[in-house]
Amino acid sequence: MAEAENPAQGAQMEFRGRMSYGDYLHLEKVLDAQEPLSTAHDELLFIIQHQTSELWMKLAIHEIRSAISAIRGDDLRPAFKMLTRVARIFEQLNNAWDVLRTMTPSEYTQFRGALGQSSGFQSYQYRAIEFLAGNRNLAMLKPHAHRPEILSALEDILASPSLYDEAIRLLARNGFDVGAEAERTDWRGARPENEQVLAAWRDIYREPGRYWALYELAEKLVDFEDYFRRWRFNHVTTVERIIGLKRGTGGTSGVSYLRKMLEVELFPELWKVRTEL
Ligand code: HEM
Ligand SMILES: N[C@@H](CC(=O)c1ccccc1NC=O)C(=O)O
Repeated sequence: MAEAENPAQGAQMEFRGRMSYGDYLHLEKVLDAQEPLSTAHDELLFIIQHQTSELWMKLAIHEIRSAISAIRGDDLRPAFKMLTRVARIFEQLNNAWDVLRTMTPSEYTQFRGALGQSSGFQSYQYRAIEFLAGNRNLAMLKPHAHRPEILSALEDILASPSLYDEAIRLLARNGFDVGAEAERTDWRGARPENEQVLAAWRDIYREPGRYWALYELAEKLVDFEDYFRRWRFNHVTTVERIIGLKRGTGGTSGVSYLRKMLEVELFPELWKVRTEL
C-alpha cells in the first residue's frame, strides 16, 4: 500500500520483546486502579477526578521541591521556570472542576454513603503542597497518624525551610534585614508575620529595576498563590453546588470550613505589600 493510502506505514507494529507505550507508562497499574464501590454511574467520574488531581499534585510537589533547592542555591532562573509550571498545573486543576461540576446532588448522593469517613481532607499530597509552600498547620498531621510512612514524609518536609522560608533567606543573603527570620532554625510550625520582611518586599517593589530577580521571584510566588486560591474557590463552590451545607464526610462543618480556608495566606507579606505601594 502506498503511504498516501496507509498513513501508519512504517509504524512499529511488533512489540514482542520490545517496550511499548503501555509498558513504559505502566498503564495496567494506572488503569486498574479505579474500583467503584457502588453501581452509580458517576462514581467513575469522581474517582478519576481525584486520581488525576493526585497525579498533577505529584508533579507539583516534584517541581516545588526542585524550586526550593534552586532558590537555596541562588539559582533563580530554573526556579522561575519551575514555579511557572506549578502555576500551570494549578490552572489545569482549576479547569478540571468543570468536569466534576457536571455531577448533580442527585447523582452524588447515590454513592456518597459508600465514601464512609474518607475525604480530601486526608489528601497527604495536598498537605505536602501546603507544607512545602509554607502553610504549616501541624493539626493537619493528625489524620495520618495511622500511616507512619506518610507521617514521616510530611515531617521531613516540616524539618526544612519552605518555599517562602527560602525566599526570605534569599532576601537576607541579598542584604535585607529580615529580623527574627535570620535566626530561625525551627521550620516545623507556622511562621509569624514579620514587619522587616514586609519592608524588604516594599523596597523591592519600589525599585524593581534594582532588584529585578527578587521582584520576579515575588511575582512568581504571588502567581502561584493566585492559582492556588482559585483552586480553593472552585472547590468550595463545587462543594456547595453538590452537597449544600451538609457536614463533610471528613467530619468538618463542610462549606463553612472550606470558606474559612479561603482566608489562609501562603505568602502573607507579599499580599500586604500591595497596600503600601
Ligand atoms: C463532589 C465533590 C467534592 C465534595 C462534595 C467535596 C467536599 C469536601 C468537604 C466537605 C471537605 C471538608 C472536609 C470534610 O469534612 O470532608 C473537603 C476537603 C477537601 N477536599 Fe473535597 N470535595 C469534593 C471534591 C474534591 C476534589 C476533586 C478534590 C481534589 C483532590 C478534593 C480535595 C479536597 C481537599 C484537599 C480537602 C482539604 C481542604 C483543606 O483542608 O483545606 N475535593 N472536600
Ligand atoms: N468530603 C466529601 C467527600 C469527598 O469529597 C471525598 C471522599 C473521598 C475521597 C475524596 C473526596 N473528595 C474531596 O473531599 C463529602 O463530604 O461529600
